[in-house]
Amino acid sequence: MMSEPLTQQDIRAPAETPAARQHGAAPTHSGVALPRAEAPEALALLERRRSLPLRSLVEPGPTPAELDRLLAVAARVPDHGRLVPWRFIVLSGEARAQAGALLDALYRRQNPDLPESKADMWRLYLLRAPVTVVLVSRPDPAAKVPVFNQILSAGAAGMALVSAATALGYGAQWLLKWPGRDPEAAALLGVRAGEQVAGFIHLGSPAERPDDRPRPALPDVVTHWQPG
Ligand SMILES: Cc1cc2nc3c(=O)[nH]c(=O)nc-3n(C[C@H](O)[C@H](O)[C@H](O)COP(=O)(O)O)c2cc1C
Repeated sequence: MMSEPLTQQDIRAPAETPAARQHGAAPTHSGVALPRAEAPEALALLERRRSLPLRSLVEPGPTPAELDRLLAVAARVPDHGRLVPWRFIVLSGEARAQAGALLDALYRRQNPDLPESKADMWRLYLLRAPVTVVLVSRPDPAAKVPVFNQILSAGAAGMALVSAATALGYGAQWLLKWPGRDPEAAALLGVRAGEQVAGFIHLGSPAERPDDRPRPALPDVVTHWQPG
């Protein structure tokens, strides 16, 4: 695949800010770094963040005001072309059981031999966490920005939401099960044609603090490029 040719803007002097480059304006700074604005607590939070199993998410969940704050953080992610290629559907309160009942009915239609013990599986699934955010990817295939970039932006929104929830002291678990993968089920949740569920982000208060899981060793995932 051919890469896109660099433009004059791409190769302008590095001292120019991205904003200045975008608008073709002169740099607005001296080229000297400002004092570093460190946030050690934020870094420590990211260093210890981990998902909580859905079974460990209990009441209370984020309040409506807190949820707005979390979603505002999720909506601040890098977004090539400012296309906003994602959106959020919130499932909370009574709506969880109502949505779950619709999913159960569809699941039973799709699986006529379903044992009775699984008849209300999806209702119970949605009732586990106090709040669930359905992260919807909605790339615009007609846009100049590659669809891949747009899908990655949705992933970034999910991670920002998970991190922000952790910073507020809530637990989060990002899952993508049948209701997100099945287009008919997703449609019941309000997902439209051309959209795809990127995940269910379940939010609640942690009822336990599970041990961390092994993380990749940096040398396994990091290389520093050198000329061949
Ligand atoms: C898009 C996406 C979908 C996921 N779906 C599932 C899932 O269906 N089931 C599951 O056990 N984990 C799933 N995970 C993984 C969990 O969210 C999480 O990464 C895992 O529990 C490890 O937790 P950690 O955040 O502490 O690494 C998914 C992750 C992503 C990014």
